[in-house]
Amino acid sequence: MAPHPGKLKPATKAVHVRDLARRFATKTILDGVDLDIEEGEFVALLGRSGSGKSTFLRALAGLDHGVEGTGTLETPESLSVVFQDARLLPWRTVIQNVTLGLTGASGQEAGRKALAEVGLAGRETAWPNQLSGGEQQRVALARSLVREPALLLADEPFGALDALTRLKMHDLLRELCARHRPAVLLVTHDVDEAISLADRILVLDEGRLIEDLKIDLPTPRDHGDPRFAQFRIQLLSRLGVELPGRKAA
Ligand SMILES: Nc1ncnc2c1ncn2[C@@H]1O[C@H](COP(=O)(O)OP(=O)(O)OP(=O)(O)O)[C@@H](O)[C@H]1O
Repeated sequence: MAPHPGKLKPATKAVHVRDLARRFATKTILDGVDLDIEEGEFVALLGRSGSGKSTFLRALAGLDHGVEGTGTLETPESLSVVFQDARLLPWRTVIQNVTLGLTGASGQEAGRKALAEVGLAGRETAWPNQLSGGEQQRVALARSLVREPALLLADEPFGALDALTRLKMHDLLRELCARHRPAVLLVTHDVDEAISLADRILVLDEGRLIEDLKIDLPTPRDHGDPRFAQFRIQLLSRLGVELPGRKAA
């Protein structure tokens, strides 16, 4: 395969991907992926371990230089990435982490506002190691959104958090996205998390998209709604999970 173009072009849609392929050595990880994400659309990406989710996200983020691949990939210039670990700079305060690269009083003000939005007003001068894991992830979200990205890429952002903190973070992410309206690609293992948050859910299997499901449920989502349960069954089946009394697709 020829090396893929490293430069990302501005896009009219938030994401425009055609026939994307990625290989590590002789192994094909992504194989003919086509995807469009509209501005402001919240898309979740599910898939079994090793199916290529993080490889896809890194390709969208432009973080896979040197990896062999082909295809068309267009994203906006303004994109932010959130990982499972908050990746804060330990020798910078919370506000410095959020405003890194922003200048002047307006940058400071935007940073303070973003911290207030994630519920961390008053913690500006704390050091990252003085925060809990959930609080650190809030800082990471504030750092991402203070730049008002057109596209937010999130790779298992709540994967290291306990169940209750995770649910609180879902509420927070939903609120923040409703306010800032970035397009979102959320990589997750958690089917319920995907159904709770996304407008649309994709399933990746051995580097190919095998499901593209619209989630037409009112927000916030009622986990007791029979349609929620129906989406869960459909997605688990696509993930190859055998449910009692049902055969996997
Ligand atoms: N830098 C690399 N060099 C070689 N192989 C890699 C590299 N990065 C990923 N892989 C392989 O590519 C495949 C897909 O990895 P990827 O991390 O994209 O999967 P994933 O769906 O995100 O998995 P998980 O849910 O476990 O995080 C795996 O088989 C992995 O071992």
